[in-house]
Amino acid sequence: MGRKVTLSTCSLNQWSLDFDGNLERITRSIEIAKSHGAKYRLGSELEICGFGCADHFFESDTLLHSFQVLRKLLESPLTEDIICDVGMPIMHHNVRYNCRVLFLNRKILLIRPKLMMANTGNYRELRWFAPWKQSGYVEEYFLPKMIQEVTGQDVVPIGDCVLSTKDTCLGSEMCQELWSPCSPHIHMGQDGVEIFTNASASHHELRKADQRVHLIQSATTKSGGIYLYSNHRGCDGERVYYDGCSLVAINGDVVAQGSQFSLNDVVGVHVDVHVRCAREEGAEPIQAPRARQ
Ligand SMILES: NC(=O)CC[C@H](N)C(=O)O
Repeated sequence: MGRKVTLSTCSLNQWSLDFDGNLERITRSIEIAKSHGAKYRLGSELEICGFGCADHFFESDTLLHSFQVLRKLLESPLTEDIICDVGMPIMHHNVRYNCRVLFLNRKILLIRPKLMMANTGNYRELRWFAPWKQSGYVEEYFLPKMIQEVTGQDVVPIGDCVLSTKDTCLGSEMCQELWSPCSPHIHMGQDGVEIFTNASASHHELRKADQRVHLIQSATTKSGGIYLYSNHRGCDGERVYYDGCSLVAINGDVVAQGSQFSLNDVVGVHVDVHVRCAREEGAEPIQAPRARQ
C-alpha cells in the first residue's frame, strides 16, 4: 500500500528576459501548489529566463539573472517542504546546458541537463545549448558563490540521474525527449521510476496537443507510473503560441489537464496519488534494470 501524495504541475505565461515577472508567476504557482498540499511542483522549460531568449542565451547576464532568481526562490520560506523543479540555463565547464534544477529546503538535489535538443522547424536549440554528454552520466557542478551562501553546498550532482525519496522514485525528461524513439522514460521505467516529469515549451499546431497526449499515454501504459507534464503558455517573445495543456496521466489515463487557451497567467494542475500503487497497478511488472555501461 503506497503513501498518498499531492503533485502539482502548471502552465505559466512567461516572457523572455522578464526575470521579475517570471519569478512572480513561479512564486504564485508554488503558492497554489502548496495550498493544495503538494509536495512536488513542476514548471515549464527554461521558465526562469523564458524559453525564447534566442541569442540572449549567449549573454552571461541571462545566466547570472537566472541564478539571482534561483537564489530568491531558495531563500523564500514559500519553498520549504516542497520539492521545486524549475528550469534555467546553466554553464558547466564553459558549456551551456538547458537544465532543470530540483531543490528542497534550501538544498539543491540535482541539476538535470537536457539530453536531446529540439532543432527542427521552429526550434534551434543547438545554436545555444549542448545536449548532455551521455545518458546515465553524472558529474559534480560547482555552485556559484551566491547559491553556496544560501544552500551551504559547494558541489551538487549535474547529469542524467533520478531522484529517490522514502516513498518513491522520480525521473525527469524534457520536452523533445518525449518525442524521441529512445525517450529517457523507457529506461527510467525499466529502472523502477514511478513519477516521470516533463518540462516543455511546445508550441501550438493543429492536432499537436493530441499527439502529446498519445505519447504521454503510451509512456505510462508500458511500465505504469505517473506522468506530470508542464507546458509553457503564451508567446514568450516569439512568433509562436505555446499552448499550455499541462497534464497528469496515470497508467495510460489522463486524470487532470489544464486549459489550452486560457488568459490566466498562472494555471495549476494538481493530483492526489498513491505512490507505489500506481506502479503496482500498471500494465507490466518492472523488468530487469537497464545494464549501465
Ligand atoms: N522545446 C522542445 O523541446 C519542443 C520540441 C517538441 N517537438 C515539441 O514541439 O513539443
